Amino acid sequence: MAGIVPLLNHFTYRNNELYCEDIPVANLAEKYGTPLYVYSQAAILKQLQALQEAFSELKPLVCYSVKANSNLSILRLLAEHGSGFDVVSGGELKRVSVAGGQARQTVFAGVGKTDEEIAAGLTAGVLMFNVESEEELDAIVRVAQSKKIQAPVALRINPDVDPKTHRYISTGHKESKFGMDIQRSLLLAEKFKGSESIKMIGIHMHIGSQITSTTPYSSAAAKSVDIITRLREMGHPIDWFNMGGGFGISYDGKTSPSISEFAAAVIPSIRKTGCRLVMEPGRVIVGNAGILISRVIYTKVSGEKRFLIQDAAMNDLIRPSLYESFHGIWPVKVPAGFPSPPDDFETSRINGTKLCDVVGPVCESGDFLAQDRALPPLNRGELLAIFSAGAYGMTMASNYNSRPRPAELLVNGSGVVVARRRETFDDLIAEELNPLS
Ligand SMILES: Cc1ncc(COP(=O)(O)O)c(C=O)c1O
Ligand SMILES: N[C@@H](CCCC[NH3+])C(=O)O
Repeated sequence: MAGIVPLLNHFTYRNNELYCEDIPVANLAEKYGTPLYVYSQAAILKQLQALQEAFSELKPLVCYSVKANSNLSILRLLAEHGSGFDVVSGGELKRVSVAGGQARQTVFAGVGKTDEEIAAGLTAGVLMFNVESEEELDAIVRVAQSKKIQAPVALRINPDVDPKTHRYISTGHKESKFGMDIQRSLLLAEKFKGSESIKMIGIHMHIGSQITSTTPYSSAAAKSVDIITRLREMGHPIDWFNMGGGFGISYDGKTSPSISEFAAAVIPSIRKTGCRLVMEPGRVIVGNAGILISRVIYTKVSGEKRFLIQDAAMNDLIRPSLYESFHGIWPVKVPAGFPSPPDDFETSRINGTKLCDVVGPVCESGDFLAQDRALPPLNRGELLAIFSAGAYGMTMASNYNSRPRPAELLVNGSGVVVARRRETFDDLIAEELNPLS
């Protein structure tokens, strides 16, 4: 079915040395230290544009999912290029506002919105709240009444399709903490049909993340047609179909549907409804637009195992520890006699590589970025690139083991913006006042 998503899009090896756009990554590591997140502006914009074009028939509003990477420089870049936003907290709403994003192009999702967050969304004037339970809708009505503002809402409906992704990131089935099943959603819509405090303008279906098949999307979109008809029959002015996010990307060169294939899966059904489309993509915009750079601290052999102990850890990139997810890894400067990495990172095919666990300094056996990975022999001080780290990397980073979080750079051609400075030890203790009182 699909074409290969270029894994090294805007990250290229030239003379066996890694570049981000036109900048040698090793120079960035020297200047800004490691571990270090590096993002390519061109790669981010290319994906946004591909989404806007592939779905253009449905006048799409791309609401970038802030949780994937919430750096203000990235949000600003996306806002400047016509993106809206999907937020799940008051904190994300604040980020969008500071970055110059438009509230009227922002959707507010999340299973546990507090009254304060609902009030903030209403005051800001968000496009709609994605409502995930009956009690939440009651709360929205209460807050809307107290503020005398009519709240625009979309019910988050679980179409009960199997997205065939990791169980931790699968959401669209009937028994999910997220959203409501079809039956309950229709009952709720019936109950609120005369309400003046809300205006039900859409439906929302987010079925999971890192989805690598178009079938769950076509099934969900097909189910939405009948639901939208029934809601309109009740008198709800449904104008929007929000298909959520979830488009999978290639972490290992294996094919994943292209953006136009995802579009082809939903367009025929949504065309029938006459709705405008909202989507909430995160990973597909930033995932392959970012890498994490680390430096080898020690190499060691223990029993039969080789370890490469480097300075990026689970607190910097938790995906391998949390989901056992795969990230391509290769030296920033490839040692003599070795090639640049193959697209599929099947590095065990390369002569002279040795299997090793790439681990960090954190005191957990689960602190690894890769296990039994074939890499060239490396020495203390050498740099590694961990690929496809632009989504759910820095946003899931923590200070575990009192480790300051990495700096983030945004590269544009041969220009660099420090999108976030490296944290300091003082930052780590800044919130803890009066330790002796
Ligand atoms: C409601 C909602 N929208 C959008 C997203 C973004 O998903 P992805 O990064 O897979 O596109 C998520 C995360 O799964 C989500 O929960
Ligand atoms: N954090 C996850 C995805 C969760 C999506 C958020 N709903 C990941 O890294 O793949």
